[in-house]
This record gives sequence, C-alpha cells and structure tokens, in this order.
Amino acid sequence: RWKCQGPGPCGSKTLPSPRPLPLLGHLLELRRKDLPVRFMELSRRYGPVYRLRFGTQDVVVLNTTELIREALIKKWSDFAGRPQSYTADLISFGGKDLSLGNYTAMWKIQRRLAHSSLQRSLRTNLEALISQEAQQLCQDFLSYGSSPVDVSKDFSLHTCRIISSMTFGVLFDKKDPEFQVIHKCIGDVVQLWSSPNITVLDSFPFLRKLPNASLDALMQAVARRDAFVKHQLEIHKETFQPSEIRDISDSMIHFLQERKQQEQTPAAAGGEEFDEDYIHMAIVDLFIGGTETTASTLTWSVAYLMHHPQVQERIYSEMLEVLGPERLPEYSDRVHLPLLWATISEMLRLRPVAPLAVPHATTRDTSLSGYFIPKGTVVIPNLYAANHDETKWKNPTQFRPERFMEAEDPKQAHRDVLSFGAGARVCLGESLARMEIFFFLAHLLRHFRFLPLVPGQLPDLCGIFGINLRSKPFQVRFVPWTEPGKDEGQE
Ligand code: HEM
Repeated sequence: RWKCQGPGPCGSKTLPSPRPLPLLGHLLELRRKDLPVRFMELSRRYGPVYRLRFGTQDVVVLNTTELIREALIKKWSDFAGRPQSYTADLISFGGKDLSLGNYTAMWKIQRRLAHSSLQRSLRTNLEALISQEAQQLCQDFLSYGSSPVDVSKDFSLHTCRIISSMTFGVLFDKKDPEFQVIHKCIGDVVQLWSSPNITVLDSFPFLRKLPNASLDALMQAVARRDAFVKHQLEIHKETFQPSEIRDISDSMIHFLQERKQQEQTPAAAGGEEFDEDYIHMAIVDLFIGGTETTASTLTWSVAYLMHHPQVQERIYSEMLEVLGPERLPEYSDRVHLPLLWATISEMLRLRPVAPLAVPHATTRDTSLSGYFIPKGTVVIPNLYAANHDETKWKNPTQFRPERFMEAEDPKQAHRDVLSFGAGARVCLGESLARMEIFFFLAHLLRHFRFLPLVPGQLPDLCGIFGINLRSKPFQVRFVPWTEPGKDEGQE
C-alpha cells in the first residue's frame, strides 16, 4: 500500500514508521497527553515525516514548516480532505460541517460562502465593535478592584459576544440566560466530542449500541446549540431585506434565496442540494472558532507576560510614545507598535491553540518529499513542531518577541508562524483573531500591569494538551499603572 503501484505521483521511498503493536498498531500513543510533543520526539528518530497506524487507520504526521507547506499549499487539493467519522456525522447533520466536512462540491460552496460573509462583516464597523468590547473588559477588570481574576472565562465571554454580534447582529448581555446557554454548550460540544468515551465510538462500532452517558450529554448539548441557531435563523428569515444585509446570517440567507431562485437543481450541483443545514453548520463553526481559540491565545498572553514584566513595561512605553497619554489604539497603529505585534506572533508561535490543526485526508494518491501517500490517508500537520523547529527558530522554547523584530525579513518571520494552518483549509478567522488579540492586549496593557496574586506565584506555562492547547487555570491581578507594585513580577 505504501509503494506506488502504477502511473501516478510515484515516490520510490517507503515512509518510515515506528514498530507497531499487533492489532493495536500505534493506538497507545493516543493516550499520551502531550501528543504534539511526542510526535516531535518521534520525528527526531524517524525523520520529519513518518507513518503511524491507529487501529485500521493509516496516519501520516508532518513535523516541519517545509513539509506542511508542500502538502497544504503546493499540493493543496491532494491534502484538502477531512477524515470522515461516525461521531462527526452525528453532530453535523450527517457531515454538513465546515471544519470537519470532506472536500466536496457542497463543502466548497459552504466555505466560499462563510469566507465572503465573514469578510463582508470584517469590512463593516468591526474595529469599533472589538475596541468597545476591549474597553468594556478593562472596565470590568477595574470594577473587580484588586481581587484576583480568572481571565479565560472573561475573554471567552467577550469573544463570543463579538462573534454573536457579527453573526446575528445581537450584542448579548453577558448575563443574558440565552447567551450563557449558547456560550456554555459551544464549549461543551467541543470538549465532549473529543473525550475518549466518544472518540472510541469511531474505532469500535459495536460500542455504539451500549449506553453511553457522555454521548447522551453530547447530544443534549448539540440539541441546545441547534435550537439556539435555528431560533436566530428563523428571526432573520422573518426580518430579512435583500437591500439591507446586516450581518453574517443575512449574507447567508441571501445567498440561499438567490440560489433557490436560480433553480439550481440537485443534479446540477452533483446530486446534492445546498440546504439550510450547511448554513447552520457554518454558523456553528464560526461560533466555535470565534470563541475559545482567540480567548485561549489571550489567556496564554497574560500568563507569559506575567513571567515577563519587562516586556509589559516596554509595550506600555511603546504605546505611550506612539499614542500619547489619551488616544485609544486603532488597528492601523499595529505597524508602529512592533513589540506588541511581535508579542502576538510569539504567543501564536509558542502556544498554537490547535497544535495538530484539524486532521486532513488525502483526496487522491499523491506524494510528499518523494514518499508515496495513498488516497484516504489521514494527515496530521504538527503545527506545534513546525513552530518549534530549531532550524528555523533559535532557542524555540524561549519567549522572545524580539526575534521577529531582529529577523532579516520580519514580515516573512511573522508569516512563518503556522498556527492558523495553510492552504485550502487555512483558518477562516485569522484576520478576526489577530484583530481581537491586538485590541484586547493593547487596551489591557495600556491600563494595567498583570501581576500575580502573591509575588513570584506565576502561572504554569506547560499547558493542557487536548483538541486545543489550553493554559492551566491561574489568577492574575490587573493593577493600574498609576498604582504601586512595580517589582512584584519576575523576569
Ligand atoms: C488564535 C485564534 C485561532 C487559531 C490559532 C486558529 C487556528 C485554526 C487552525 C489550526 C485550523 C485548522 C487548519 C487546518 O485544518 O489546516 C482552523 C480552522 C478553522 N478556523 Fe480557526 N483559529 C483561530 C481563530 C478562529 C476564529 C476567530 C474563527 C471564526 C470566526 C475561526 C474559524 C475557523 C474555521 C471555520 C475553521 C475550519 C476551516 C476549514 O476546515 O476549512 N478560527 N483554525
């Protein structure tokens, strides 16, 4: 299977692979909590690309920027698929998902639609919305006084409010019960879906008939999520005016209505109809992407900056110099705030929230670095390994934002951070995420120093590896720069 059998993209070499266990293959590797780091270790022994076998599934792991670019950019259509699974189908109307859906004609329409709707929303007054949210968050932190704060919840409530406003035109109150339900169940679906009690159902079909409390909880969270999205879409359909596209839902409804009017027959679209479920799932994915990922990067940034109070001070001085004491930051200021911008890239590099991206699948027989890779192989781009590649990044585990400013080609150095993936499946929300991280950090650092509760008691930077790379909970005091307490941190 791993040698090219005939005409096609022949590679003469066979992919290296660690010795597998009988029946299980390399399945036990999946029990490791720090999978991206483990994959990186394996690459030191077996080379930057190797093959593993999980049960009946062949998996190829890519561990360098060059290999990931060759696969996802140079040969993008060969690697644009997603592995299909029983549980992904369960939570997405039978696979009509944007991030988990396979590379089909319907998916391409869905992705183009989500992309253009999001871009349209980015072109409106998004900057004002995000800046307001960041100011609101500063007000909240001020109101907590010197009490400690667990920032991750606050960040995710605010990022969720932003994506709700962009999608449905509603800026929910953080305490609104309806908002709290959607905020919670979006997180619950992701956590439950990636839990071992659920993932096991993909590999062992006979277990699907047995009672499974995790599966029941997952389906309840999915039902709550779907009820919320359906309700919002119904409201939009009733009030929709083609002359006034207000938000992402409107853009999507407009597209669907136009498509129906043009009488696109299912036959013309390859036998399938582009129905409302695709819109529903695209919105769900924007909510998932738009909530925890950015919030997680922000939380990591606070944790790292607590370890590096001198970087906080330098960013604060940089902002004072560029903005003066009064003016609020604007997004165009980022080019004049190189240390802040470099700190954001350094954070994305060191702690990519989706360290193994989302698994890809080959859509046809192909090759990579001279190795033959058959159609249907699952491909894991190890973004964490690429961002820690010693040949590209000096002392890669160190937090050193200056590396971007000192680079021969700083723009290229920023681009070399692969945390948003690349190619046909590159993250749809990169521009939004960067803008959010910029505004939240700029506003927070302009107002406050980030200090530990007790001097020297700093957050653990190791993190929790799972479907995403989260920091362990920690508490921080946001102390206005005007108050004393300068030397409480630790460099
Ligand atoms: C720091 C923040 C973020 C990071 C690090 C991040 C990272 C990623 C990564 C690594 C992927 C998978 C790429 C691949 O499969 O090769 C992805 C996919 C995706 N992201 Fe993000 N993301 C972030 C924020 C967002 C935001 C704010 C949104 C939405 C508003 C979003 C929406 C999506 C969607 C819809 C996909 C699926 C794309 C597809 O399969 O075609 N993400 N993201």
